[in-house]
Amino acid sequence: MVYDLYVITDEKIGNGRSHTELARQAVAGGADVIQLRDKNLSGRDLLDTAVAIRDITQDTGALFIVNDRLDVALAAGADGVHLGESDLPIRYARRLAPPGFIIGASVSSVATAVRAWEEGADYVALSPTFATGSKDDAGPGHGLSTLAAVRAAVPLPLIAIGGINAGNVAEVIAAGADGVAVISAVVGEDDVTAAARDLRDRIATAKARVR
Ligand SMILES: Cc1ncc(COP(=O)(O)OP(=O)(O)O)c(N)n1
Ligand SMILES: Cc1nc(C(=O)O)sc1CCOP(=O)(O)O
Ligand SMILES: [Mg+2]
Repeated sequence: MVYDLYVITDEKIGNGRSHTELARQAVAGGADVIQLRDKNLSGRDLLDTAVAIRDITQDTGALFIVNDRLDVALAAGADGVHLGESDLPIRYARRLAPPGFIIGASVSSVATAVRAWEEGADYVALSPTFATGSKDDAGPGHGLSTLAAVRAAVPLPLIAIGGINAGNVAEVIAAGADGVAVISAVVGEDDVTAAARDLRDRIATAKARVR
C-alpha cells in the first residue's frame, strides 16, 4: 500500500467545499489516500458521503479510509477505517473486518505504537507530530525525535499527522515517515489539486534523497 500523501477531508477547513468535491480535487492532484472525517453528520449522511467518495477513489486507485466508524466503512465498501486511542480497540475491529481490510491507528509514543502493531494495526500515525489548529484536542506535537523512535521500533507504515506542510514535509520524511496525513495544507488551500500535487512532489523528492 502507498500512503505517501494522505488527505483528510474537512468541510469547515475546506471553505464550503463538500467532502466529495475535496476528495475529487485531492485525488486529481495525486493523493494516495483519502480519509472521510466528519464528527457532525448523521450515520446515514456519513454513509451516503462515504459511498460517493468510494466511487471517486475506485476510479483512481486511491485508498479510501473512514475515520472512527467501522460500521460506515464496511457498509460503504471502504478500504479501511482509522481508529484513535479512544475509538473501538483495534483487536475488536479486527474481529469484524474482512481479510485485507485496513485498520489504521493513532499513536502517541513508542509504547502505544508497539501496542497497536501487536493488536493488528496496518499502519500507525504519530498524532500529532507537530502542533495543529485543525483538531481541538490534539495536544502538543511529539516532534521528529519521537517520529524517528517509532520508526525504529515498529515495522509498519508510519504516517506523520499534525501541522505538516510544504515547508516541513521533507524533514518529516527524512525522520522516517512513510507518508504524511494533512488537512489544512491541502484542503485549506484555494487550489486543492495544485496543493496536493506540490506536496506529493516534495514527498517523492525527499524520499529519493533519503532512501
Ligand atoms: C491518519 C490519522 N491519524 C490520526 C487521526 C486522529 O484520530 P483520533 O485520535 O481518533 O482523532 P479524530 O480524528 O477521530 O478526532 C486521524 N483521524 N487520522
Ligand atoms: C485529524 C487530526 N488528527 C490529529 C492527531 O494528532 O490525532 S491532527 C489532525 C488534523 C491535522 O490537520 P493539519 O494537517 O491541518 O494539521
Ligand atoms: Mg477517532
